[in-house]
Amino acid sequence: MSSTTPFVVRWAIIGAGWISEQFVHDLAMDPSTRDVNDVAHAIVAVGSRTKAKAEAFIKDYCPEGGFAQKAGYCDLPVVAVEGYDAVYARDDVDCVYIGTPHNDHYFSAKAALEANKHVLCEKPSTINARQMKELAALAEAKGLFFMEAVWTRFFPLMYALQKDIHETKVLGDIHQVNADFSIKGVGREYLDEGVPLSHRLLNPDLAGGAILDLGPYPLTWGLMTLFHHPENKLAPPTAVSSSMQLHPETGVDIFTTFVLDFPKMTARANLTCNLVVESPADCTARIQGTKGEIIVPRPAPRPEKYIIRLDNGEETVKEFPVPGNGYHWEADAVARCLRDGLKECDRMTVSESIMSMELMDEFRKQGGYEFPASLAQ
Ligand SMILES: NC(=O)C1=CN([C@@H]2O[C@H](COP(=O)(O)OP(=O)(O)OC[C@H]3O[C@@H](n4cnc5c(N)ncnc54)[C@H](OP(=O)(O)O)[C@@H]3O)[C@@H](O)[C@H]2O)C=CC1
Ligand SMILES: O=C1OC[C@@H](O)[C@H](O)[C@H]1O
Repeated sequence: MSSTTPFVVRWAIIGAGWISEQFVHDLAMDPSTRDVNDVAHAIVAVGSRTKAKAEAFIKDYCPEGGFAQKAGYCDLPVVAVEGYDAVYARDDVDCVYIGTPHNDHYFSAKAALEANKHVLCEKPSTINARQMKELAALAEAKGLFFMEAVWTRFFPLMYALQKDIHETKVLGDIHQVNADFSIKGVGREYLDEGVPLSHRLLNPDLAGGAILDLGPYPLTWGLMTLFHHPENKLAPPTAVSSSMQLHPETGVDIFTTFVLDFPKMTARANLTCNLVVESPADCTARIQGTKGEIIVPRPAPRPEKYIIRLDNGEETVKEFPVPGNGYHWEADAVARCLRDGLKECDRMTVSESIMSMELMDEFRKQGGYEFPASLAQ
């Protein structure tokens, strides 16, 4: 093929659920629709606990595999596989995408790494820091790539916003970041309608709750703006404090607010998530500096614009339309890392996933959210 042939990643998908459906949609998109030509994605296997479910998933969402197969860059078909272990055992898989509930991430990621597969694992990477540290050590020992799939970090919007506040310094010195990602998951009317407490959001056996499910997004806004600020020099937040309200029946957190201090900049992140009421539509994140503020409208995971409002009255709206679902940018980043032989991605490092899990462990400790004894850890 010509020198413009893209580098192809052969993906396997673990868990035929909602997020896997969203992810494969984007792997099947033509990368040139987002101005990408150097990498392309193949989907070679979908693993489910039930073979019929994997077959139906492929038929409905990725019958031709990924773009690489459609374009002739990969001649493998996409196959339905019963059981996750049978996927890890395949020789034709480069990287495994794990789209299972939180409680399973550690076990699936560990099995995939032990079978010498690179891993992109949905957020949160694990349910506690100890598990994440184990995965980090295993990936390192095996020389394999591991990344937590915090997709928002890879949006062009996030790069542009960081440039504005970290390099151009449009806001002057930054002192405060507020971010909220909340969804109406367990409001009164939902409970009255009998939304099952067994759902992964509410189920303690699946490590449900707001902090593990939604918390990664306000945390992302806090970390990408303050932790990654050049003046912070990647110093972990100090004086971490949090408050939780727990679900009366299942004990998972339904409201969590946490505060991270970054004293090198005299800056603070006030971050929140809940499963009861929606975040405000017009502002999911607000970054305040000495010259003005940036407002990011909802939703926190998939932002499409931000507004720079300066104290001198100037206002600028920056728009970043998202082609497809928006998961392709993280997939492209993984592909480039694999192409370049990197074991982690500098946009979402393994050590930052460990730090995130340490923070979440602390929030759960402060808020009294204890995992049930039945939850394997
Ligand atoms: N990045 C993002 O934007 C989003 C990320 N997520 C993350 O993705 C993960 C999955 O969420 P989502 O897709 O909404 O969940 P779903 O319940 O829709 O899918 C999860 C899949 O995991 C498999 N699974 C394995 N063990 C279990 C179990 N004990 N109970 C239920 N399912 C199990 C099932 O696949 P099978 O039966 O085929 O084996 C199931 O379909 C979570 O970690 C969540 O945090 C979720 C939504 C958005
Ligand atoms: O990552 C997520 O983003 C969207 C939410 O609705 C979902 O529960 C969560 O897992």
